[in-house]
Amino acid sequence: MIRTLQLTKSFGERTLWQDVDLTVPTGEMLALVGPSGSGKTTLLNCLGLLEKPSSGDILHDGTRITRLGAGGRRRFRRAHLGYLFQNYALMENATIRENLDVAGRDRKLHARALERVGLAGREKEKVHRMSGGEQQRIALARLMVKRPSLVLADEPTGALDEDNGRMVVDTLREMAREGCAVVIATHNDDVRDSCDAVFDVSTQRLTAAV
Ligand SMILES: Nc1ncnc2c1ncn2[C@@H]1O[C@H](COP(=O)(O)OP(=O)(O)OP(=O)(O)O)[C@@H](O)[C@H]1O
Repeated sequence: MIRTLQLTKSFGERTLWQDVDLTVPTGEMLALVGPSGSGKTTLLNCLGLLEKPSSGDILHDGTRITRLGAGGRRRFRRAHLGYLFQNYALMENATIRENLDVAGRDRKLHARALERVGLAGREKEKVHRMSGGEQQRIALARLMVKRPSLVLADEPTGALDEDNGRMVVDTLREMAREGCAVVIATHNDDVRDSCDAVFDVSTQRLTAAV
């Protein structure tokens, strides 16, 4: 479970969001919506301890992770965090298998994850030869291999067609069910409607999904 307490982020004079209180229990998915530039990615980055909030706290399973030092933050990210970035953050000159090895070396888990994302049996292929959508699916497979307790996804269906977009959302739902909290920044209405709750970062309204 991830929880924010009175979380605020400003850049100079400009406050993106203020005193945000959010709770995402294990097993649930929260969508972050709002116009471009409203601060969705910044909120994800704060939850992932990649950026410091201006004030407030973040609790992960009861631990106040905003108070951690640099080493503690690194350990938290390594042990608990799964990040699905817009740019995939893959090692492009390495094979799919080498990319999955970063998250864990269980070959059965590799096979299961690749099967789930429609890339079964392609472990030995180099990442740079693959299309944008395929690379996004490798990033998803790597996330499944890591089994994080918190997943932060930034426009995870951006480069994908409708079927693959659906597959990403279904996989994130499965991961939530298996024991993680999922937060997704998105402009996509289908992705938003697949979540349990929706937080609009510009109005700071939290609603249950339709
Ligand atoms: N380090 C920084 N210094 C100053 N301003 C920043 C910094 N990082 C982000 N911003 C600004 O904060 C605002 C929010 O950016 P963010 O990327 O969080 O928005 P977003 O809602 O994710 O947008 P999009 O939907 O386009 O991805 C933007 O106006 C951006 O320029």
